[in-house]
Amino acid sequence: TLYTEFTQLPSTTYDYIVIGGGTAGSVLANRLTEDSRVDVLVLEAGSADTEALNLTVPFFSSSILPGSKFDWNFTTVPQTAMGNRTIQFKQGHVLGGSSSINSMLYACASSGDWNRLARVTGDSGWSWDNLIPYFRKVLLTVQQNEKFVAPADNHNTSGQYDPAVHSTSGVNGVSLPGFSFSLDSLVTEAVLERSTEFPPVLDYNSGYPLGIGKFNRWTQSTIRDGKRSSAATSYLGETFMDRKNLHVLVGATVSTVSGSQHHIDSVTFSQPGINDTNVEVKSLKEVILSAGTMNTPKILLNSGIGDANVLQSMNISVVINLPSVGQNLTDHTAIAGAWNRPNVTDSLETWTNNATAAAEALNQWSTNHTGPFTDGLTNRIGFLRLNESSPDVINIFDTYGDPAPQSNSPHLQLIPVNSGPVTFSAVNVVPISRGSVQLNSSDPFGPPIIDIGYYTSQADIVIMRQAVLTIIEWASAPVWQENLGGPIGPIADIINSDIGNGTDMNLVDAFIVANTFTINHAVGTAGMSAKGASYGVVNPDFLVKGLSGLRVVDASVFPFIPTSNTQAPVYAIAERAADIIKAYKH
Ligand SMILES: Cc1cc2nc3c(=O)[nH]c(=O)nc-3n(C[C@H](O)[C@H](O)[C@H](O)COP(=O)(O)OP(=O)(O)OC[C@H]3O[C@@H](n4cnc5c(N)ncnc54)[C@H](O)[C@@H]3O)c2cc1C
Repeated sequence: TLYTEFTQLPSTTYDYIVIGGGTAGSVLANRLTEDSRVDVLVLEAGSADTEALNLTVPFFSSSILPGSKFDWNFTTVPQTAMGNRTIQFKQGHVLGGSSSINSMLYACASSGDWNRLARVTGDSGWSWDNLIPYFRKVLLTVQQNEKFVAPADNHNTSGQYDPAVHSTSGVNGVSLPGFSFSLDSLVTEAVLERSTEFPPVLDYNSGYPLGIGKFNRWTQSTIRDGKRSSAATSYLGETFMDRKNLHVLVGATVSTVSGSQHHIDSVTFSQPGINDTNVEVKSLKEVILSAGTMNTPKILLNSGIGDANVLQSMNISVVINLPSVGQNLTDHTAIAGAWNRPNVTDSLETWTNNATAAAEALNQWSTNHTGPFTDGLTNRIGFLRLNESSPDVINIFDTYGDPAPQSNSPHLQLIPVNSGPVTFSAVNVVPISRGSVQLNSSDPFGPPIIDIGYYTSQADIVIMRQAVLTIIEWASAPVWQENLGGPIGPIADIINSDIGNGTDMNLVDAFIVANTFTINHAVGTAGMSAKGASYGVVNPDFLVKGLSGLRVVDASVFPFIPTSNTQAPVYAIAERAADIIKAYKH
């Protein structure tokens, strides 16, 4: 049942209280209420406006600009290693959380990512082999995330993905693209022309993602019947919302959790704009914090769970000293170059700059959910290794070891985007830099202080140099020479410079610092570590160290950032968390 005002709630006590109805929180709400004897209250700060066109039409995913009510609208502190630039970081502020506003790419990382998680947490349950079932059907007893469905255009997808690594019986719709743009076949040609550097791979969700697709409509996205499939429209879809034991209150912003003697059982929230009174609700079993990488540590710190010295200096009573809360903030960094494409008639600007064309496409989408508006950001992504013979890269490997978790894990993600008129982005998916989320001492309940820490490690500049070189190498394929005009903007200066003999790396570094952007994948601020470890915030079963009754389940628990887009990994950890919580003897 959905509620908009706390006075409508049937009770002040629930078995479980989930803070944040986002990607992870929605999974937990759904799975825990499968048992009709258990009741769950979800407190979500945003609205339930998940039918808004901006959230439903895949094409509009990139138009949710900062300033939207669906975004928390975070801005980082000036980044000292980036000439004091600030970064606007998005997080969903609506039911479904970031899964309601993200770019929908569905990628479950490499087997190496999960094996590393198992290694650092000492819990073999996190290994790839043990986690596969949470993505897809291998064991009938385990719940899965993915429901692989036909694309919007119903094209024949045989041979374009590996059915053996997908599930058709999960909850969350995933499909191949339902519309092909003329860029797609050029990308295919580039892959074939440059297959040594950019080798084709059948399916990047096999655990072995290295390579790039050679089929025109290839990326796998959380799109079902031409519409976004978010955690809200899937896990909190109508049939689940109708459950008598599921209570979802929107517009409810949680400030703190509390309890006594190291047991947490109370949650305090208010409804800004509706009722500013502080309301307290109680859990009989557990409070589950799923407020995302930026807000989860904020709630923990406000509740006295964090670095005791810092909390005391802010006059917050210490519940437990956990210095890792808010530390280890880790995000992928991206860089891009744009090229002209003479006479292109179907880049995204065809619709974003032409109201008539946009109205027609929207009309087609509204009529039968087909056409150009059924696709998200891109129809192709690639996962690549760094060039291990480059002296720069050898140096990084010598200093840090391989920054990727395993030799089958990527260092870079390549994303050709049909916009700009053509943009080639490359992402560092193995960042070494770390930042932090802290309370703002002058207003602890206001936005946290986010220092995203980009390039605090020089190694990330070096990795990004490789990202820039990869973009340039990719753009040198004959098909691009034949079909693209010149590079546009700052990347043109680099291409026209002397990077070939390594003398102009200062120019590349300046380009990186001035143009790095985020793709909003931050993790790590309530990191998972082995039971008994002297660092970390949660144990491998998501329980906050030293406390009972409180778990954290969201992107904040990843101690290392996955080497892929992060939503599928978040879905998988939430699915496993639900199993762990159900099996726990209270
Ligand atoms: C713009 C954007 C594009 C992205 N693109 C992709 C992509 O293409 N593919 C991909 O795999 N990943 C992508 N990601 C990342 C991915 O979506 C996230 O990593 C993932 O959804 C995070 O899940 P979560 O459960 O940790 O947090 P969220 O899904 O953000 O959920 C947190 C929820 O808690 C609520 N909340 C926060 N504070 C409070 C409070 N005090 N009280 C009550 N409720 C609160 C929030 O409103 C939100 O609903 C993108 C993210 C963004 C923002």
